[in-house]
Amino acid sequence: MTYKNAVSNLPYGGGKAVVWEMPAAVRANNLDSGNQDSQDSKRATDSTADPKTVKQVPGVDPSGSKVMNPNISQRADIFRALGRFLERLNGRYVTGLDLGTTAADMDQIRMETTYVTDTTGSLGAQNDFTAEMTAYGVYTGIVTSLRHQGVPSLQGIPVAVQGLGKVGYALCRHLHAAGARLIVADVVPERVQRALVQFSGATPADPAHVHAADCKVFAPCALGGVLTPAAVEELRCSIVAGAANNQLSERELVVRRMQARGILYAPDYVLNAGGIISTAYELEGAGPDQIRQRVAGIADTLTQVYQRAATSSIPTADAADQMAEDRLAQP
Ligand SMILES: NC(=O)c1ccc[n+]([C@@H]2O[C@H](COP(=O)([O-])OP(=O)(O)OC[C@H]3O[C@@H](n4cnc5c(N)ncnc54)[C@H](O)[C@@H]3O)[C@@H](O)[C@H]2O)c1
Repeated sequence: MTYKNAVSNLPYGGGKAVVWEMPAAVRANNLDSGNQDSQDSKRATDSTADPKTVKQVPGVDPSGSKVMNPNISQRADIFRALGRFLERLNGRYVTGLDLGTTAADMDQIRMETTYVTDTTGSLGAQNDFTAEMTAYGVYTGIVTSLRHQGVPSLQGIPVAVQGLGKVGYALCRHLHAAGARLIVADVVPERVQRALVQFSGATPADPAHVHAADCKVFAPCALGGVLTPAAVEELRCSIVAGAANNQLSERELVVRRMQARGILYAPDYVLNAGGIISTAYELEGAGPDQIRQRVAGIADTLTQVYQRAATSSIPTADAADQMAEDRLAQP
């Protein structure tokens, strides 16, 4: 996050919040000790809060009183404890929606602190706006990368998209509208089916081998770590540009091998910064149009990365790191 914010010229450092939940027995014991602070910090050091077992907060019924899920108080407690912790940081850290969380969870945090985004009603929580901005940034980066290789348009260009979740699906919409020929893969068959129906001419691929599809652009939009040394040998694309965080499994080996094979790598944190750019500008009171304009600036950042890589004969991943580090070194 630090490098992503720095390279995107955002006035923030970086961080992620991770929530642990203590086992019930330890929790009961701890509650007996009385002190709220010690309960919260103990909560933060024991066990895990697995989003699959600590159920999503479904909200309350319209009367505002009846809890609809027996786990609601447990989950609400966890996010309120996180809110109390953030309040103690006094604005040094602002949290927001991420993997495994919902706007309802952010609402619980908001009951304890103002240092939270993506609460119900905010721009970031509406219609997957943040993910939409991430997808738009990735799309802009794919266009920039193609131009860098002398390809002026997406018309008829085969693009393989791995992962058809919030970002991957929205990316497909942009690519399809621009005339790209989509190759789509997801571990959830219904998501593939929906894409095949929605995007004429799209073809399905095996999610385990989509990186090896015969395409111009491979867009990883599922999990991190997909670019392993073995996977890089199987790539048939000339551009890797996707939304997934931390795509490189073994950074040095993988970036050098891609460079040697003439594959242009759009560094993940440059390309997928649309979400954080959107959040940062929403915090400053910007509206959707202004935010979209800012996200479009990813094209310029990526162009600078490619120029620097070419001038210094270094991998694009190194060029991006250097740009971020230059920015971090500024007062
Ligand atoms: N949402 C954002 O704004 C945002 C911002 C920056 C980065 N990212 C990154 O982009 C990626 C996608 O985010 P998202 O919000 O769309 O998540 P998501 O959970 O909505 O979608 C992920 C999709 O990937 C699929 N998937 C999982 N494993 C797969 C596999 N092995 N092969 C193919 N498909 C697989 C899932 O079934 C799901 O459809 C993640 O790596 C995330 O960290 C997201």
